[in-house]
Amino acid sequence: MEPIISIQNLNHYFGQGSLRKQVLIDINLDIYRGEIVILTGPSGSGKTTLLTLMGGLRSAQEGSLKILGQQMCGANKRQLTEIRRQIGYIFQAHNLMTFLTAKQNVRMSLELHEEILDEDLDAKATAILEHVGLGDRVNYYAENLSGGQKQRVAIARALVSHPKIVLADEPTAALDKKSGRDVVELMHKLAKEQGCTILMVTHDNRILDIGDRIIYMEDGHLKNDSVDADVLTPIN
Ligand SMILES: Nc1ncnc2c1ncn2[C@@H]1O[C@H](COP(=O)(O)OP(=O)(O)OP(=O)(O)O)[C@@H](O)[C@H]1O
Repeated sequence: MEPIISIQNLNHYFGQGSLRKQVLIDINLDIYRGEIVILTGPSGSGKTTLLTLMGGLRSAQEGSLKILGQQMCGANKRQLTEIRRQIGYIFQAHNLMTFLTAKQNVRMSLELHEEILDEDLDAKATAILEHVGLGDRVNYYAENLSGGQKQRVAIARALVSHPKIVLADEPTAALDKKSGRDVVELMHKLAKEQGCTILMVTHDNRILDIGDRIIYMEDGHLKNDSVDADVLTPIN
């Protein structure tokens, strides 16, 4: 099976001149369709940098990073945009438009896909909101939803167009324990139904069991892949 993301000898640097600092060091990683991959490790170890590179949110500098067959080292803006259209994003702060309703927020993401513009986008948005348990909140403004409900809308928005890859950066950070658990279980369920790959950065040890694979990073190195959650060093 072809990996959906394939990384070889990837290095990444921030800053210029004497301030130049290497934050990813010789990363090698293959990720396959349908996997739920959790990136964990201490603060500053490079998790978010790697996640944003794998999501086409920043340009790759050195080595090889292929997303859905497209080489991202040296990719131009058009190629980056094309890759981003095929990825769903879920962030810690849900990033909903608070002055739009739940349905309008989900619909906006569908409107980015020209090939479905003649379909009933309102019906599609409503259906996925029902699927995430928000059938009675479809026409609520996002500002009137709870934290967990907003994150469910964010999940619906990320998954409604059936992306092959979903990136989630600390999706439970702003949620209480129960809402956090509900949210990741929902992501897990939808991802398995749709066969999409989820890449998730988290400090939340309580959700590590959701992952098919746990990748542990330290000081820019990928230290461990698929280790058992129980033997991980404590996460800050
Ligand atoms: N835009 C930037 N400019 C300069 N340095 C950066 C930038 N973004 C991140 N860094 C540095 O790169 C290193 C890795 O950061 P990164 O955010 O990837 O780590 P992380 O493991 O996700 O941390 P956290 O768990 O705290 O979010 C850190 O030393 C950080 O200070």
